[in-house]
This record gives sequence, structure tokens and C-alpha cells, in this order.
Amino acid sequence: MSSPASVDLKIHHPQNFRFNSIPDSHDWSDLYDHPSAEPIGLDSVPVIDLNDPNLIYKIGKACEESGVFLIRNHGIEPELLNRFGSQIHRLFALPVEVKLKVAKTKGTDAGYGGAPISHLFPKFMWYEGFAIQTGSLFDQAQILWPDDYSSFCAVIEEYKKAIKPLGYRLMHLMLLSLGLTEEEIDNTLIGDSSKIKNAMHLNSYPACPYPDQVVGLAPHTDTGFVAVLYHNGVSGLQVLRCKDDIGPARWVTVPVVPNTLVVNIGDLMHVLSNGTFHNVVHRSTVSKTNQRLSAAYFLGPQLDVKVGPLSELMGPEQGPPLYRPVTWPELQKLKSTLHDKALQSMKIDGKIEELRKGA
Ligand SMILES: O=C(O)CCC(=O)C(=O)O
Ligand SMILES: [Fe+2]
Repeated sequence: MSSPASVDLKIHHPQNFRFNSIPDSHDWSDLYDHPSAEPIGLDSVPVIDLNDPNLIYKIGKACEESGVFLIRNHGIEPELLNRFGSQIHRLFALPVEVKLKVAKTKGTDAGYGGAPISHLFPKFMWYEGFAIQTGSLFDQAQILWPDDYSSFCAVIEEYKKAIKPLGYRLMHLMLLSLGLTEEEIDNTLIGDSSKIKNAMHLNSYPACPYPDQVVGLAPHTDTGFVAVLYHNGVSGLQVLRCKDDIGPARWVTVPVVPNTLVVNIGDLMHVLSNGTFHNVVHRSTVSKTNQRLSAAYFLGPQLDVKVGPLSELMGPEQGPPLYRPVTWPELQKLKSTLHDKALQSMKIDGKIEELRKGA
């Protein structure tokens, strides 16, 4: 089967669909693996107030047990979030032909296109996205809106400026919760801003008349340290809760709570914490009536920086390191061949060759 990534997005863009049923290329009905569950009781998703006196403890517990949590009192003005949401809406409301003028090209990660993880799956997602890398924005916005590109760029830059320190603060709190001192954190790569890189993906999931047959964004873990997620209030994000005493594996819907942002733990934070923090598997479903919009701000290491378990978390009492160090691109490459077995292949006692053969 040819990979969706190799097929022209123009033909497969949901906006171009004029049919009475979902074509096989977009039909995931057979692939819906687990039932959906409401975020109640033991399946609830933590909501953490960043002014909470027990903040460090609560962040640590949420990172360990859940891998996803909502934050309130995060310091980003609602008014900025509204303007940011309006610009995302404005972008995706452009005609497909216009958006395709800034389509991602081979070898670049910036611009308009399908899901970044599309090459990992045999079906198309009900998705369109716009990836922003440092330096790419201005030129592309000028192509999209020759007469008025500055308002888009200004709002995106303002949002990035506000979200960056929040992302750093969250990572700092995470390391404090693992027992590191301020001084120890200063000596890790999290304490050295020159070693941290960020990227932002704007995501659009158009409404779909048959939402149960399609997938907005297929199940995945984020590869970096953390992702801070804005959305437009349309429900759809789900996280995987594995089989446990409560029941079989299930997709828990992340609740929409006004004035909160969502935080996800990624693979490299799981590695950095020597397996303590849960890199949560998540996906986005699609609404029957409303377009869902979101923006994921990812923080990870600079591309040449290797990430392994923090030395402070290993020793005679805590035990040995679980993973060998990797860079962000190395892990992405491993995921493209080994899928959900990529991290296992980095385990220090992992049977890498066996995994490769079985992939
Ligand atoms: O749209 C969402 O809620 C999730 C987005 C996401 O998981 C991603 O961009 O990696
Ligand atoms: Fe994600």
C-alpha cells in the first residue's frame, strides 16, 4: 500500500470531499481498538493550579501517573489566547489552493500539510496542519496574505513569547518533583536554554458527518520533552489508559475546562526521568458539527544534544539507567521504523536486533 504521505494532499484534503460516505482511504472503522471513557473517578485527568502551594508534588504525581494534565492560572492572558485562536481559524479558513502555496516540501518541516506522523499509518487522517519552525513564519505568511501578513506573524510571535517561559517553568517543576535541587537543575540540559529547541504545530480537524469512521490524529506519543496544548474548546483529545484494575484499555477523553491549557509528557522526558514520567499515548477524534483547532508547542533538546537519564536519578539506591542516550532526530528515526517499540530498543538491556527483525 502506498503511504498517504506520498499522495497529493490536494486530492485528499477533507474540504474537497463531496461524497455520501467515507472513502476507504480515510476509513478507520476497523482500526478503532479500544472503547472511549469519560474522565471521571480514577480515570479523571488532573487539573493543576499553578498557584497551588503543593504544586511540585502535584506536578510530579500527574507526570508519573497520568502523563497528561490541565493547568490553570498559567499566566497566558485569555485575550491573547482569543487572538491566537482567531488567527489559527483565519489560516485554516483559507482556500486549500492558497494553503498549498506554502505546502511542506521534502526535507523541510515547516508549512502546510498532512499529519507529521502520517507516514507511520496506512490511512489518511481527518486533518490538516501548519508546522512553524524558527525563521519560517514570515515568508510563508507573506505568501498566504500578501496584503496583511503582519497580524498573523505578530500574534504567533506574541503567543510563542508567552508560552516559552511557561514551558521552561513546567520542565523545571518536573525536575524539582524528581528531587533535584535548583543547583543540580542548573547543571542539566533543562537548566541551559541554549540546549533547548521548540517547535509549534497548528492543527485543524474539520467537522465530519461520520466522525466514528475517521481519525483526526492517530495514536502517538510526542517525541520531545513536553507539549503545551491550546485548543478552541471543541472536545476531541483522548489519552490511552492501559488495562488495569478498573478495566480494559480505554481512550479517556480529556475534558474541556475553560481557562486551562493541556500538558503532555513526551518520550524524551520519560527517558530523562529514567522511566518515572509517563509518555502518554494520545489521539484526536473529530466532531460531527464543529471544526476542532489546536496548537501544540513542543519543547525538546537541540538536534545535536543527546538525552539520557539524569545522573541524579541513578545510583546504588535508585538503580541503573534504563535507556541509552539519544538525540531528538535519532529517536524520530527509530520511531519511524520500530513504531511503539522504539523506546524499548533504547533500553540498555534491550534486545535491539530482535526488535528490528520483528518490526
Ligand atoms: O489536537 C490535539 O489535541 C493533539 C495534538 C497533538 O497531539 C500533536 O500535535 O502532537
Ligand atoms: Fe501529540
